[in-house]
Amino acid sequence: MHQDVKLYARGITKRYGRRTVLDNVHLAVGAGQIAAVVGANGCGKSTLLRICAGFASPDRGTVQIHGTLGYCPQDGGTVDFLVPDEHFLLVGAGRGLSRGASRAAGRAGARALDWEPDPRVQARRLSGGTRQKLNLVMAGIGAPDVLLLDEPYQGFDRGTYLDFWQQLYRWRDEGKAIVVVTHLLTQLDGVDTVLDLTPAGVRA
Ligand SMILES: Nc1ncnc2c1ncn2[C@@H]1O[C@H](COP(=O)(O)OP(=O)(O)OP(=O)(O)O)[C@@H](O)[C@H]1O
Repeated sequence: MHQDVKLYARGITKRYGRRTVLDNVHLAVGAGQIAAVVGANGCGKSTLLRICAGFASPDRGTVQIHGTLGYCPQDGGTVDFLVPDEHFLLVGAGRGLSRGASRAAGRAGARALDWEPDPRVQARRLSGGTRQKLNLVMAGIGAPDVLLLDEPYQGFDRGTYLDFWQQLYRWRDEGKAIVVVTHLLTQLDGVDTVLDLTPAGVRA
């Protein structure tokens, strides 16, 4: 793997029962690049990200990650009875950060999305969009080299959605390799690679 390629997924094939969801998929993302994964509902976008993140195994193919990894799932990911700072501390501890550094990283990430977390409010009391902000902030704690973002903007209002793309461009400028699942094709001009997983027979 070339040093600058941070994520290299090669020949990924995944079947559920008799259904082939991913058929020999390749994706290489270098430092300072954004790859968008697009395609119809159910074509395997989340499955590919879960395989890249190590949460699911491919039937065939390999994934190489060069560096550390941050993952923002499509849903879930937060803990109902913990407040935002406690989420930051948990993720930061996993990355070897001190409590202070974890909290500071989380709060800075929240500010980038124009969000001032109320320190007393547990995740279960947050709105869906705010929980997704929390997920996204957690993915970025500890400055991972590779970011896998599975439709992280669901529930974001327009301002936050724009902040989200600005955050992506900042991460790209810092040299991170980013994979973002998206249905919103208007943003595709701003990305470096587009991987369309829609099966060939289904494409218009
Ligand atoms: N654990 C599983 N067991 C069986 N089938 C699964 C499993 N996970 C996903 N699938 C199926 O695999 C297919 C791809 O699912 P996936 O969630 O990856 O699609 P997606 O492209 O992310 O969809 P969406 O755009 O709706 O988020 C779907 O038909 C789904 O039902």
